[in-house]
This record gives sequence, C-alpha cells and structure tokens, in this order.
Amino acid sequence: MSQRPYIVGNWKMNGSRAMLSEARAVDRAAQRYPDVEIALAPPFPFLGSVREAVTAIGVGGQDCHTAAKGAHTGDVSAAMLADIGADFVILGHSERRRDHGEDDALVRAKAEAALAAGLGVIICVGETLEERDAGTAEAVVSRQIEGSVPAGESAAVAASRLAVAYEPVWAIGTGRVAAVEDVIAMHVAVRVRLAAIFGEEAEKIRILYGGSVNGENAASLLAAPGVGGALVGGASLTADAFLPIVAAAAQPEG
Ligand SMILES: O=C[C@H](O)COP(=O)(O)O
Repeated sequence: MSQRPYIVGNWKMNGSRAMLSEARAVDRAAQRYPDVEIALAPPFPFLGSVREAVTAIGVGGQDCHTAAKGAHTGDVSAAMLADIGADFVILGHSERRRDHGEDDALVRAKAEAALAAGLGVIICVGETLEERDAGTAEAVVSRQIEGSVPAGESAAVAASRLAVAYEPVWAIGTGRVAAVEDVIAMHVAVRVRLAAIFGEEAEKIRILYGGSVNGENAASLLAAPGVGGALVGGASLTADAFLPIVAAAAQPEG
C-alpha cells in the first residue's frame, strides 16, 4: 500500500474548550511526521474551534445525519460538517450502534450522504466478545461491510475517500488489545469483502485498527500487514499520549 498511515484521534464525548491546546500541540508536532496523515475528531461543539486552530492535521465529525437539512432536532448534517471545514466523518462506531441503535443500512445511508457532501468517511465495524468466542467474528464483520459500505459509489471515490476501521468491541476502552495475528486475519477478511464490492481499487482503501491502541502497542499493530493506521480513543485525549502513536506510525517495527 502506498498511502500514508492514517492516525485518527476520536475524542468521543470528552473534552472542553481547554483541549484546543492539545489539538494545537498535535498540529505543531505534525510537521515532524510528514509521512503520517493525522486527524482529530472532537465533539461537535468544539469542531469549528479545532478546525480554526490547526492547519497540518485533518478534522472530522463523529456522526452525521442522512439528510442535508431539515427538521431533525439535535442532528448535524454532512453538509454542515463540510461547511465548517471538516475533512471526514466517523460513521457506524460501535458506541453509536449500541447507544442509538444504528444498523448497517443507516450507516450506509449516512456514508452516502457524507460522500455526496465531499467528506471522507471512516466506517467502523467489529465483533462483540460473544461473537468472537462463538467463532463468528469474520462472518459478522463481513456482513457489516456488505451492509454498511456504500456499494453504489465508484471504486475511485471509495479508493480516495473511504476508510474502514476494524474495532473489536471487546477491545474498545478496555485495555485489552487484539492479538496481532487476529488483527491481520480480520483485516484480510475486511479487504476481501471490499474487493468483492470495489474490485482491485479496494487495495487503496485504508483499513485502520481500533481498540486500546497506545504508545506502547502501536508499533507492532501498525507494522502488521494490511493495517493502514489506527483509530484511537482514550490515548488521543492528550498530545502526550497521542504523539507516540503518530511516531510509531512514522517508523513501524520491522
Ligand atoms: O474510536 C476509537 C475506538 O473506539 C478505540 O477507543 P480506545 O482507544 O479508547 O479503546
């Protein structure tokens, strides 16, 4: 794969205006890592401020509505994200699937709206512990890919603006990181499904790993074949915790 590794910090529902200083610190450090694509996804209230505070890193939302505008109290459209200068949106995170009952069809509709608005899209997939223990992890993730990826998009659009984050639910925020060999196997499964949809252009779609990534484990995860980056939660909340992951992406273990 020729693309730069993609390291995305998802602040989830954390932070305050004070965290602008963390975003600025990441942005300042980004010039030391030209071979890494770095981005942050703050909560909506801080998105515009972070966008204005940084120049070298990407900024994205954590969700969007399927519609461009209208009577949808509390929601935010992809067009609004694009309007304030966001580069991408994270969709179908397991916390949204859990907290808001989002299913694959809804995630796909959101992805279509986001791509239509010109945004990049990171679609999250991943199995629960019960599904892994039952031996159905690959089947579950393959089904999520088939249901939530916008298959009607051209392969060229997918190759340039779509990423997939494989995040085993049991590894998110638990400190329990997936074994590298399991990460490799799951990324292969994701790639096979993407290739079935988009053909050989699917090789260019970055597949990120997410789930308790930190400065200690990042190098071995990011060096794994097929891993195109990381979607980082807890360790993205401070520049001190996040930047070692960026550094690991710049020089993954051989
Ligand atoms: O979006 C990020 C992932 O859910 C991973 O979160 P975590 O790094 O806190 O485990």
